[in-house]
Amino acid sequence: MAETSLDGGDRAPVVMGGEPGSYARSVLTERHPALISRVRDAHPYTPAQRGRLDLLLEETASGTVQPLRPEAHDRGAWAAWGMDEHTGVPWTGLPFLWAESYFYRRLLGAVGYFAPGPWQGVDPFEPSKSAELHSSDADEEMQALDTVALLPSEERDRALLLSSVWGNRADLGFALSEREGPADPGADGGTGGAAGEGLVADESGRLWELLGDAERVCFVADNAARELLPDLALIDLLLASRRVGSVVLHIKPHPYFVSDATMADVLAALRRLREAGGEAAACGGRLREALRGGALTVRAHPFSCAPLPYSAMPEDLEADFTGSSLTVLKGDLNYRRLVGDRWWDPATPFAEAAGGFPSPVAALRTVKSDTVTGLDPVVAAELEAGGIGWRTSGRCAVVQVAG
Ligand SMILES: O=P(O)(O)OC[C@H]1O[C@](O)(CO)[C@@H](O)[C@@H]1O
Repeated sequence: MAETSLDGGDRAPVVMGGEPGSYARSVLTERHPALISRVRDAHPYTPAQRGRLDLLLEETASGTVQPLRPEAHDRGAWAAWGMDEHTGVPWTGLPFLWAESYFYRRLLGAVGYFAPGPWQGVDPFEPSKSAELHSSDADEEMQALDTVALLPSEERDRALLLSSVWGNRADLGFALSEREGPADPGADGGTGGAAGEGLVADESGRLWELLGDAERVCFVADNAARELLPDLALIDLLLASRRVGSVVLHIKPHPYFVSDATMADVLAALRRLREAGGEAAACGGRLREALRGGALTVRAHPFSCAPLPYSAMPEDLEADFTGSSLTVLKGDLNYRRLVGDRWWDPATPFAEAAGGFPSPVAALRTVKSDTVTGLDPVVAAELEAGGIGWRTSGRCAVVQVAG
């Protein structure tokens, strides 16, 4: 394993993109080309757009990293995030987190997402997000809210928490992988199950304690559609039960990692909830009112799409988290950015790895990459005994809290 450091720490080696046989390498060399082909067909792109996608395919397959064009609106930001030092390096020679993140920036550039003109702001991933949002699975999940609403409050709270956690399996980039897809968490909501699956760290007791009387919670969303629906249901629970005074929902300023939620996705999910009838519609209505009244605000900070760990966040974002009683980070990528995308010993205490985050922080994540911390040493040893596939199967999940 090559060792470089993004955040200056030397506690565990950074996950690099090129290690032969690694998950990271398969993402860069198999998933990204598959994604470019999928995007090529997503919209009736012009020959010029398709040509740029072909060039990107060539560059990622056999070329070296090219810089953004001089006129790119975010060239300065990317220069500050390491673009110049990574230019000219083969894609597989970079830290995995950086390479993945830059790939999505370049993909958007290729389809003209940022350039003035008719394609500006057209999400290349919208067709797949929309299909998922309008799937029968999404219908069933929204109908299930009717049953959940009738449960005793403790059971209801746990059901909504777990559905937000396992909602993180609904990741369209992950679905492109040739590796085994995520498991059905099953009737127990994924709290148990065979070795190598289920909730492998559960600090939800501490999470509910912190949420007991929270003035303000930052909720850093991950994917749209089937992940965002249960996330919104959980946020609604926190606000409607008056456990939490206000929620700041952090989303992405532009499409990212295939299915990450943007403002358009939040609005689409709210519409979907409100049109679903029953408890889902009630939830959608309450959230709409919370947005209108200010109890729920949305923030799309540029650093949410940065290729760096949260330890490098700018002051204004840090101030936002600092003022909150708790920050909830959803998903795999946020987890990697929280603890640093490193080959941690999975028994490293979560609070140690996440140390320095400006507020108490909770991670709700299904495990889809090699970065893992905070497991009981016995659980970690059992999982590792079966090889490292459990880290990327999406069959394990964690609820971890620091602070
Ligand atoms: O949507 P999530 O949970 O952040 O997952 C994104 C993850 O998908 C991957 O691209 C592949 O699993 C990871 O590299 C990344 O952490």
